[in-house]
Amino acid sequence: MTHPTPDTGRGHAAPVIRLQSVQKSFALPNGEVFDAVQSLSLDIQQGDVFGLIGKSGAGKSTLLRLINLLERPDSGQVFVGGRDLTTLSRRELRDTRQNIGMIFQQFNLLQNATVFDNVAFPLKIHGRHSKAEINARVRECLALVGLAEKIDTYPAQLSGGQKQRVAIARALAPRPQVLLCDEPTSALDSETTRSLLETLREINQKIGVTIVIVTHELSVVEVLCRNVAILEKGRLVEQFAVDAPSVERKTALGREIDELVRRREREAREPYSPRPPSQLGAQELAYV
Ligand SMILES: Nc1ncnc2c1ncn2[C@@H]1O[C@H](COP(=O)(O)OP(=O)(O)OP(=O)(O)O)[C@@H](O)[C@H]1O
Repeated sequence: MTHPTPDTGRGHAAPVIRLQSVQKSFALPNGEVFDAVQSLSLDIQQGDVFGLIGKSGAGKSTLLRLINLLERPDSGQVFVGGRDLTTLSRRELRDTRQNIGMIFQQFNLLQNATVFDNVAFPLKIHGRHSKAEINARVRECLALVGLAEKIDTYPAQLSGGQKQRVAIARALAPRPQVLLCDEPTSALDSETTRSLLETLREINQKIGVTIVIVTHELSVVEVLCRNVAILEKGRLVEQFAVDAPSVERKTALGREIDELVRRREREAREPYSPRPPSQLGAQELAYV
């Protein structure tokens, strides 16, 4: 059962994710306290593809992990699907996490289990589904990520991109409203990254799952995200719609994203025209 998210006047539609003044600090080995996320509030709407970017150590992964309470905030509230996760019992939280899938940079698959068993895992541990239901759902999810034919293979037999697709299928199996992605393409080459981003975009369009993605690659934001938030030292310093370049960006990262968007728009407008041979360099001329 879901509960209405309290309206704090920040948006019209009830967001699927609402972070309210969340704070997270870590005790360092030298006895100091490090504020990884500082009094941060953020709404993410149902169906959005939302990027979290910032320099290394800015708090992106910590913020993502606050959304499913892999990190518990020291203060503040975390609403997902209208429920305040910080008030739930351990058992309620386990059930609610079915609504929040997650994928990681290193895929985190069960190495000794087949692709079928990896994807079936979250359905089996909750014990609410019949064998036939699990069978059908696993096949459905593998088809969604284009891996139907790999159902009986083991992770070791798959490429990095295929492993990440299995991880996506596993995350989607319980039909979550939200998919959290922590640097999902960092271990992949650029060609595989492109194809995986295309799959994530299709999944978002087909089933409407809200995607929140942490990345250090601005091109990932430009290609995939509708909205982006920029973090600095645990604070949200800027948030905007990716397809609306503006002269008013506060951060260098914001301006770089705008530049990528403008370049893409220019390239889409201008038909491809090869440079005449007189403008080619010596190396290029060798191939003419
Ligand atoms: N469990 C922990 N204990 C102590 N410090 C931590 C812990 N988790 C994160 N930190 C520290 O909090 C800060 C923010 O970490 P986080 O991983 O959220 O940053 P990030 O923006 O995702 O960085 P990166 O891009 O390098 O992954 C870092 O300085 C990190 O060392």
